[in-house]
Order: sequence, then C-alpha cells, then structure tokens
Amino acid sequence: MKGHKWVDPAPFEGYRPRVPWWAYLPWWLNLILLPIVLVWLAVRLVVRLGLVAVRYPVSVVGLLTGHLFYVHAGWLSLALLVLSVAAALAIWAGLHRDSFMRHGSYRLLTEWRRLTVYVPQWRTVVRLAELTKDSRGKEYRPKLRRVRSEGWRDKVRVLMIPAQSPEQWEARRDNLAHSFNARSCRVRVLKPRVLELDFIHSDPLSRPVAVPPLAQVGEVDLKRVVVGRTETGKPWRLKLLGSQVLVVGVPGAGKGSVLWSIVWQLAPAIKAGLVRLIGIDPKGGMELGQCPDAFEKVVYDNGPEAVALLEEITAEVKERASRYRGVRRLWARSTGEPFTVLIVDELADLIAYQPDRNLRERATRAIQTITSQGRAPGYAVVGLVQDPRKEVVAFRHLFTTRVALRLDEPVQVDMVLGDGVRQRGAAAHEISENTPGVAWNKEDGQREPERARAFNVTDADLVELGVYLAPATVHEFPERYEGREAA
Ligand SMILES: Nc1ncnc2c1ncn2[C@@H]1O[C@H](COP(=O)(O)OP(=O)(O)OP(=O)(O)O)[C@@H](O)[C@H]1O
Repeated sequence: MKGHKWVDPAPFEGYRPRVPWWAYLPWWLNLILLPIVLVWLAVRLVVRLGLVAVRYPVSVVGLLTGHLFYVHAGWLSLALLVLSVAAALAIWAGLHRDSFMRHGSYRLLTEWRRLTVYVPQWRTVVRLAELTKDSRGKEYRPKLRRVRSEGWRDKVRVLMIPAQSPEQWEARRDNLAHSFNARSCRVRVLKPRVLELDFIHSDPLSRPVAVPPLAQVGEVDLKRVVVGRTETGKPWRLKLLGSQVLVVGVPGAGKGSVLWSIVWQLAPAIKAGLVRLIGIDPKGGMELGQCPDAFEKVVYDNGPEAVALLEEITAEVKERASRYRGVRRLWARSTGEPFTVLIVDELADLIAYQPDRNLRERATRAIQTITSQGRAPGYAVVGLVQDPRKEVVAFRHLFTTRVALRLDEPVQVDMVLGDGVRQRGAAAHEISENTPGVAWNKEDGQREPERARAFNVTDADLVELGVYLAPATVHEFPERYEGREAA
C-alpha cells in the first residue's frame, strides 16, 4: 500500500524448481520400480545405438573394423587395410562411376552432412524460424528424420509437430535455405505429418542435354514421349496421348527446344505414318520452317489460311469423336488412324493479337474445341506462348500438361502451374538466363512438379531430322545405257 493506493507486487521471476513426479512416491515403491527403470534405460540406449548404426553405417563399420585391426594386428596392418580399401574404391570409381557415386560417395556425404550440418543446427534453426511450439511449459519440436545427400541436393525428412501444416514450412523456405547454406529449399509432402525438404546446392541441369540418336523403329509411347532429362537424371517424359500441352516461356527461354524435342522423338512414328503433325507458325515460318518435312500440313501465318486449317481439324475431331462414341474411350493404334499433333508456335498471335476480330474469335473457338474434345479421338495440341495471362489464353485450364520455362514474374508461374505449386519450390521465375530449355513441368493429377531440361536440338540436328523425314526420292533407272545404244 502506498498511501491509500494498492500497488501490485512485482511478479515472481525466480526459477521455480520442478520436482519430478517420482520424488513424491514412498521410497519402497521407488526401490521396486528401480529395476524396471534401469531395463527401460538400457533398452533406450540400445535403440539409440542402433539408430546411430543405421544412420551412419559406413562410419560405424569403418571405425569398428579399423579399431579391431589396430587392436589385433597393429598399425602396419591398419595402414595396409586403409591403402587396399582406397585402391578398391578408386577401381570401383573408375569402372562404374554411377554406382560408386550412388552407393559410395553419396553415402559418405550423407553421413558427413547429417553429422556436421543438420544435427548440430537443427534445434536452433527450427526454433529461430518459429517452427517449434511451446505449450504448458513443454517444447514441441519437429523431428529430423532421414537425410540423403545426392551431391547437388540434400533430401531431409521431417516429422512435423501436431497441428502444423506444410504451408508453415513453405512460408519459411528461404529462411531454411540460408540457415543450412543452400541455394534454395523445396518442400514436399510425403505422407500425413511427414515432409521432405530439398536443400539445393547446385544445378544438375546446368549443361545442355544432347539429343539421342534418331530411333529407327516406328513405335513411340505417346503417353511418355521423352523430351529431355529431369534434374534427378531420369528421362523427362511428356504425355501426348490423352493430354494437351501448354509451353510458356519468355523469349529465349527455349520453347523451340521443347517443340523440336517432341518432334525429334515422334520422328520414327511420323515416318511410319502412325503420327501426323500439323503446324501453324504465325511468325512466318521462323520456327516451323526449319524442318517443314516433319509436317503433313503447315501454315506460316495467323490469317484466314491458319483459321481455315484449324476449322478443318475441328471438323475432323468432331467426325472422329462421333465415330468413336460408344466404341472406345481413347484413341489407340488399332484404329488404323494416325494420332494427330497440332503444334501452334505462338498461340497468342492467333487468339489474342490477330487484329481481325472475326478471325480471332474463329481461331479461339476452333482451338478450344480441339483441346477440349480432341483427347479421345487422338488429337493433341502443343501450344507455345510467351504471355500466360487470361486475356491472352483464356482457356489455360484446358491444357492438362503445363510446361513453365523461364518466366519474368512469380505471378506468371502461378498462372501456368496453378496455385500453390510455386510455394512448394517450382520457381520458374528463378530459372537462369544461362540455362535455356530448363522448365518446370506439371501434369494435372500429379501433385509434385518436375524440373527438367529439354534436349538441345541444334541447327545441325534439324538438318538431320529433315533428311530423315524427307520423302524418299525415287530415281528412274534408265532402261538402256544411252552410250551403248549410240554405239
Ligand atoms: N534445351 C536447350 N539446351 C541448350 N540451349 C538451348 C536449349 N533451348 C534453347 N537453347 C538456346 O537458347 C536460345 C533461344 O532458344 P529458343 O529460340 O528455342 O527460345 P524461344 O523461347 O523459342 O524464343 P522465342 O520466343 O524468341 O522464339 C537458342 O540460342 C538456343 O540455342
């Protein structure tokens, strides 16, 4: 009390010692519980040691073997063992580099990075990134699970705390990347409560991917057309049968390489008459004019001729669809009719920038009909465009496979790949200008987008493709050698 006024006493800020619950039990009960507690502690110790052996198998086996050699055989034998192992590893690396990297070098790297980066820093980083939670004096902390290093990235599994959502991790991707010295971080949901974080250290797609040799057989799997390589080293497969493909990228992003990679892989089927290509190149043939022999029909314009071609295909789609109705749900080779791929190089020139309103509307209607109804009768549209805005391509949703090459702004990435995909790491706006052909690819129904690079189809490759697809010239063989006739 100060005068007649009550002053609150300062809150108690001292440390209140917490007495463990077993301290309240009678001593004889503690004595009975003691053996059970000791067994439990021993089991925990064994489990922990087991976990160390599982997480660091190479180091544990290496150290144990080294120790045993040293104890039983001495220094010299240990040195000989180390030299022999080093020689065996060098031979393995020389003979089979891939398996050496996968099962040898990356395993060691995994253990090293777990031990020196993730384990020591995990607690501090998740606390400072506000990914932990305190409730009733107890700290809930996300658990660090399996770590796998692949050289260019570290895959780190995390068990989230209760009531946490992947969005909270997605929002802290940059914080996590900087904390663990990575260039970027991506978040993937593996199963309920379990996430996988990808810490990216370098770009495995920094080098161009050369085209494979032209296949001689006519068969091509139209659901898995290989158009490049993914960052994990697997083939980049694009679905054409049962899908419509939209390829978006700023000028110079490498749209041409995606387009020609598709044609390159379809070439044997085109030659065998199983697939036919129809092309529209409003840029006057700058792109498709490089290999006109690939196309059954091609128009280098965005005017009446292009629209007439589109309407012709629309009529074909409708006719085929009416014949297939009730008979088959999806085109198959057994129909005897070729699978048709319509390639439109700059889609916007046809459906947005064409000044004649009538032509523009007719082109839009036709392309919309082909993309929406062409799936079952065996028509795929591959549309290439620079600007993905709704005002340019109002029917983006009809394209079930979207390829985002380098883009200018994050909002464009959302337009192409859909909401939330960029937040999980598909940063197409961060693709470097030095890596044209690199893209984020997303198919409807597939949660995770894929980063890949299209084949680098050079001018020389296009000449080879042209020669491969050019119609065979039949030379008349003279009936009688003229010189001899004269004689
Ligand atoms: N997959 C690739 N690998 C390596 N280099 C590539 C690849 N794709 C494209 N390039 C190079 O990038 C440059 C631009 O490529 P391209 O013309 O295909 O871009 P684009 O997106 O079609 O541009 P525009 O919209 O102006 O036609 C070319 O010099 C090409 O050699």
